[in-house]
Amino acid sequence: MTVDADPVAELPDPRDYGLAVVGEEEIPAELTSLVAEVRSLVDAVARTRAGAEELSAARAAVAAAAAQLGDGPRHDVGTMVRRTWDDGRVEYGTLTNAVSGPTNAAAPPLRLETAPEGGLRAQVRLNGTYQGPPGLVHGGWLAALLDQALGAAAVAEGMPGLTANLDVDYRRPTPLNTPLEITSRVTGTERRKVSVAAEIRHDGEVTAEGTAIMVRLNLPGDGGA
Ligand SMILES: CCCCC/C=C\C/C=C\C/C=C\C/C=C/CCCC(=O)SCCNC(=O)CCNC(=O)[C@H](O)C(C)(C)COP(=O)(O)OP(=O)(O)OC[C@H]1O[C@@H](n2cnc3c(N)ncnc32)[C@H](O)[C@@H]1OP(=O)(O)O
Repeated sequence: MTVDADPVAELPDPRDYGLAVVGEEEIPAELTSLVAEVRSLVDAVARTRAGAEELSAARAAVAAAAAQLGDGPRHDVGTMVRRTWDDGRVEYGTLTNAVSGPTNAAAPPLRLETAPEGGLRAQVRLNGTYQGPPGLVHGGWLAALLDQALGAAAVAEGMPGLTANLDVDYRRPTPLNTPLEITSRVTGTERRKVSVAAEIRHDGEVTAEGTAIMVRLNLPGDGGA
């Protein structure tokens, strides 16, 4: 179904709407490795069997690190990160996005790329901090990963919007600590509604799939109304 398709040629610049923007390339390598270290720390804390002395020492070390950054300069909450694809297209997402924010250690290490067959693709490995049933990924996180991939597929086609409706089917248990493939694409548009579909696969088999209706942002002058 494609009615009134007209994707916007270029995404709106968030700065025109009062939001700060940082380029992905401006994120210091030291911050990227700090984020990776904090992710490992969260997993280690979640499963540690260390004794009281080691735990107290670790707490003090973490408190010292928090104090080091605590009073320093911070980006505003709504800050967006700009990514420029190889073909010159520009994309924006929130810097601390809960599912794929590049500086958010609470987010899985998800980086969606354009797929040769169209749409987006990513590979991600989820550690024990994303656990639901024993050894398996929590269904809420699977829904969040699908939602992000679905929203990003619409953004990649120049149609940023909000999720109005999300349907998820869990087909097979999704294991932790193993590569998962996520794919997503736009399947149709109708006025401001963008239909999108996404899958999560393990070993080539679909374990979860989702469809959504993203309603395009109704921004003055972007043709989205
Ligand atoms: C600020 C400028 C920034 C520019 C930045 C540039 C690019 C990047 C920007 C953003 C990035 C975006 C996404 C990135 C990826 C993220 C993935 C995560 C996504 C989320 O985490 S997002 C959070 C959760 N999400 C919400 O927080 C939405 C809350 N909600 C609402 O804000 C409203 O509810 C809204 C806006 C959805 C609609 O409201 P509205 O007033 O604008 O529009 P309206 O009601 O007229 O609906 C228009 C047409 O959608 C149909 N429709 C509406 N609702 C429907 C439903 N539930 N099911 C089926 N169809 C539905 C109607 O039936 C009508 O259809 P029709 O054309 O056929 O009449």
